[in-house]
Amino acid sequence: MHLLTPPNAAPVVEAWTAYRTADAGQWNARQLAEAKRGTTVSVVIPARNEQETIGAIVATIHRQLVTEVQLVDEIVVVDSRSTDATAEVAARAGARVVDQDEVTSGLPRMDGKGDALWAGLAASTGDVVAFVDGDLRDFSSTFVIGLLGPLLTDRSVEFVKGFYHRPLAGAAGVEADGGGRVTEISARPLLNLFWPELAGFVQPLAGEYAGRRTTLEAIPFVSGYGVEIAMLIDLLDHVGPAALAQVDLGERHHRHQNLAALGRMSAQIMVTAWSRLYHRGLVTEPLPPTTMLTQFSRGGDDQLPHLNRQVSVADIGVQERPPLTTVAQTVTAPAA
Ligand SMILES: O=c1ccn([C@@H]2O[C@H](COP(=O)(O)OP(=O)(O)O)[C@@H](O)[C@H]2O)c(=O)[nH]1
Ligand SMILES: O=C(O)[C@@H](COP(=O)(O)O)O[C@H]1O[C@H](CO)[C@@H](O)[C@H](O)[C@H]1O
Repeated sequence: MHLLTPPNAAPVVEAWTAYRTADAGQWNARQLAEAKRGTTVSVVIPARNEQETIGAIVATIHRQLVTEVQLVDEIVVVDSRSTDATAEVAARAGARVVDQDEVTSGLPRMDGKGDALWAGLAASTGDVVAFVDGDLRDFSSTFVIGLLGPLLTDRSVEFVKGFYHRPLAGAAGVEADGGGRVTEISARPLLNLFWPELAGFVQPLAGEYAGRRTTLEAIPFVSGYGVEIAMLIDLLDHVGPAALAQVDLGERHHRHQNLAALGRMSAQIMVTAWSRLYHRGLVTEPLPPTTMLTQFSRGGDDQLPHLNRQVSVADIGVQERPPLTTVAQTVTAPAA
């Protein structure tokens, strides 16, 4: 009988999950401030039009982890072509704000979250870098403490991914575990099928994670929303599963995009997965037949006959920034 799943996949994943899963409550800020012993820490927040939430996130980290306890050395907010007051609100709350396109000036222009994160890594200075999304509601500094715990207490850990329960707040109320839609419908199946060593990650697309700079600067950053799935796959190849860890951060509330937007996000994640399958020699072409995604929505004027729907076509192709170690000398990291 042809085995669909290698016999040893589950036990390996089970062992990794048991060995490299922790809970944020295992550490507190003062304990980690002691443990860091000269290791510097940056928090990098990618933010595109997050004026409603960025202030509380930055102020909480600044008050509790910069002023009250000296655990975090800098908070860098990457203004990702915002058209609202994100930059002003973030600066007023205590962040150093850098402009995504200023940091990458002189390099090919790229788009999306992955490019903002790469710019944030380039513009920050910490030995350890924690990434936090800028659209979080009810933010707690436990998110940062939990991500830093393994990195500041165990030299064998190179990268930590957060995980949490993800309620989905919508017009009909709150669905306790309805969030993480692209994770459950696209990313998790893709990783289980093609990278079963990563099947133990509870939230592979979580926007909260941290790593050692030397490791983060050694991998490429895929632009757009391909950045998280590519990072896990590339780190698996670069440092191996034993150097990867995950921490339970409790529950996460954030702004939810609509299904059409998540369809485009999912397509970017699939194109990114395809590129990593090509790296492994499992597909013969670096790109799928097309990166154009056609979607349909209710209404619209210029409809095709009998369609009674609006047609939209988006290019869901992604690019990637090379490892910072290969370009660091040309990146303009704005003065602090
Ligand atoms: O081009 C972009 C897209 C997103 N983001 C930020 O990346 C984080 C996660 O993005 P988003 O909320 O769109 O993703 P979701 O959480 O809905 O999957 C947020 O802080 C966004 O402001 C960004 O800096 N630049
Ligand atoms: O996990 C997911 O399915 C998506 C969408 O989450 P929701 O269905 O809006 O809770 O959110 C994540 O995916 C993005 C792509 O990797 C990350 O950039 C986001 O930080 C993360 O929230």
